[in-house]
Amino acid sequence: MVVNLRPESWNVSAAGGLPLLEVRHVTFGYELQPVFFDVCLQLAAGEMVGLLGPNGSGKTTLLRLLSGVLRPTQGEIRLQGRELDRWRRRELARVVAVVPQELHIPFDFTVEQLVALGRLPFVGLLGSYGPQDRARIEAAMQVTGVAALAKRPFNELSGGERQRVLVAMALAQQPRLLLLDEPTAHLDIRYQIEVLELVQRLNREHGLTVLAAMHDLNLAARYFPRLVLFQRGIVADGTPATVLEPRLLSRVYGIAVQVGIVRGTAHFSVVPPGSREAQEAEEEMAALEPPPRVFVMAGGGSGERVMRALADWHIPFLAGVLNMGDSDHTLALRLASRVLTEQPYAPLSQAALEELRTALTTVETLIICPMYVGPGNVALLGEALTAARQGCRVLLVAPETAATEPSDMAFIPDSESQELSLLLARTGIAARDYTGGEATRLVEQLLQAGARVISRLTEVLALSAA
Ligand SMILES: Nc1ncnc2c1ncn2[C@@H]1O[C@H](COP(=O)(O)OP(=O)(O)OP(=O)(O)O)[C@@H](O)[C@H]1O
Repeated sequence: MVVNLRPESWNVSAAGGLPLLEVRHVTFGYELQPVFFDVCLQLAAGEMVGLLGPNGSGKTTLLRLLSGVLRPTQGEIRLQGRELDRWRRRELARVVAVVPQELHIPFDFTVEQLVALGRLPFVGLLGSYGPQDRARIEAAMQVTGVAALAKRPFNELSGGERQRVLVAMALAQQPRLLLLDEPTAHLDIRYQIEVLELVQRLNREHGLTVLAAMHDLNLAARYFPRLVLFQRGIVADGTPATVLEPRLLSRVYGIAVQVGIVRGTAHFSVVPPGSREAQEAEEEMAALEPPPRVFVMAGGGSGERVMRALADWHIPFLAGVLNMGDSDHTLALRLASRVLTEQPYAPLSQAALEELRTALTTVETLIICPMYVGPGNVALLGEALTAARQGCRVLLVAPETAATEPSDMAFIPDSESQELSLLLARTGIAARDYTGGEATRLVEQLLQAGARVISRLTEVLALSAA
């Protein structure tokens, strides 16, 4: 029998040149817990993409959104150009299949019965399996190497065998897009490789589009030509060589990572903190660029222009304290030398503030972007004030930094208090102060301590580079 698992309606032109899957500005949160904000991603038909990220970074959540189990709070997901919401469940199941990390089966299903369940979108609950359906089920078991286990109860199989049965079940759906959630979790190295070889073969020979959440960086580099690094948002997206950049990984995973080449192939080794190798790795990294003399405080996207400009000008900087999931955090992970991080949507902890205090003693310039200030982050301004009083140059970036000075500069104040009021107005803090006035008072004190209000991005850069 010829094993044909090519999707039934497979036709690249059917999508009219559109990406197979498109995530457009998707924001999502569970009831009380926002997870990510404004995620954009495209998958072309036939791609094989690895989704990387630390525990809790939102990989499973993203996969559940893509499979239609969850719905975005904002934004939209399009499959073959059509919004996911407009797909009927059965119809969707013929195009997208999901392989979960594990599946708890309460009944004694045999392997064959379970794989047949994958065929349900084609036959319906009361429908009967025709010869073509049976052939598909058989083909799915053949290609995953579980045909010999057909009559065995699923619950009695080893982890590796079970994982392959779950892939077979997904393949019986004849999907175009296969979403795998850590397909190699719980597997020993032999089964890890077997499962990934299988997925790679399905991708290469059957044109299956694959998106798989992966924890093992080495395996990800080996099997996936494109990697997406996720940390409550997309931090990096590209080839393994660009995404698996040691300093980027170290920032995202919070641990020293070394990348080496063995016999012409890139390999990755994660080094535990405190070890001699980790220390050497950190020293090597530190030697690669001068220590940053600039610190950026931002949040909610207010730091984007400044951080991008600093990076373009090759001015190394530290950033923080930023909550995971904040778009400025995602960007800082990509661009900053080091990012001081707080848990998602949590107020700043004492530990984070102490880290900030220490970091501020190492820099010469502190740039405060026009961020919203609430009870959760107002302590940043308190630390900025301490730094200013200790001689750190503080730049308060005015909102909507313009190419020219605002016209109100033509007004010449006739007293110190008038000048202070004018400067305070230029910071625009009153409109962003959600602390009942505390933030405004702190900004006023910063101005009294010598902080400058900067309206032009070029001036921020010139002062940072000085
Ligand atoms: N059903 C849920 N209700 C509320 N919060 C949830 C739910 N599922 C996940 N979360 C939270 O959402 C965040 C992202 O979780 P998610 O499982 O998507 O991450 P992940 O990257 O897949 O993690 P891991 O690598 O550990 O599997 C976590 O903080 C998690 O606690």
